[in-house]
Amino acid sequence: MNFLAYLFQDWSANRGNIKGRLVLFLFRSVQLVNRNMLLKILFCWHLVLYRVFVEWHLGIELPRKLTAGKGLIVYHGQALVVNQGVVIGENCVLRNSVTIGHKKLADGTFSKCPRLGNHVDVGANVCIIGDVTIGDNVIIGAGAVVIKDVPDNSVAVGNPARILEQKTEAATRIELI
Ligand SMILES: CC(C)(COP(=O)(O)OP(=O)(O)OC[C@H]1O[C@@H](n2cnc3c(N)ncnc32)[C@H](O)[C@@H]1OP(=O)(O)O)[C@@H](O)C(=O)NCCC(=O)NCCS
Ligand SMILES: CC(=O)OC[C@H](N)C(=O)O
Repeated sequence: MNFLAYLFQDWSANRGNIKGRLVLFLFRSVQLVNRNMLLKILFCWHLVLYRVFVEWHLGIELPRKLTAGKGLIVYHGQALVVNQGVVIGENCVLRNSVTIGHKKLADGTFSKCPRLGNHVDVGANVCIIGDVTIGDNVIIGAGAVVIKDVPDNSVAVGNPARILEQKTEAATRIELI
């Protein structure tokens, strides 16, 4: 992927969503800077500006070390917190007041972080916590607290999240559009 394609890999997915486009352009730019020590030194001011503007001012914590596939959509861009150890697949949606991260274990260490597959649509006010795997083509309903794995092609809702239904891959993808 060339330089420009890397920076704009989420652009078309966020059509009509100017805030999402801006945030994701900035996120990809700090990911790019993070790849190389020389870039980090030259663009340390940019990393600081990203922290101050996107994380502190907008309240969107998408760390530069986060692994996130192309076509990421951020709707509404408020109170979004994602741990840098999280892995997000391609064409996923994150909404307002979503938290994705690890949990503290009884021995004081931290669990692994969640892994989201491709085409995962995360509703508003969702928490996904701990060493969990979310499959491909999944919808997580608004307000869900996900602490266990969610299989491919399914809809999960509630606290703790339960599998509402499993669908065909095609049916889940149509709902995501
Ligand atoms: C999960 C979701 C996709 C399901 O939509 P749906 O397929 O139309 O589901 P229905 O409304 O037919 O409800 C089916 C069942 O799931 C339950 N349910 C639906 N959404 C739920 C939710 N978010 N939390 C808990 N239960 C939920 C319903 O109570 C119903 O239960 P029942 O069968 O026991 O009566 C949708 O409700 C949702 O939460 N989408 C998130 C969208 C979002 O975050 N929007 C905010 C924009 S900022
Ligand atoms: C709050 C709301 O309805 O937002 C709509 C938006 N398209 C979304 O799915 O997030």
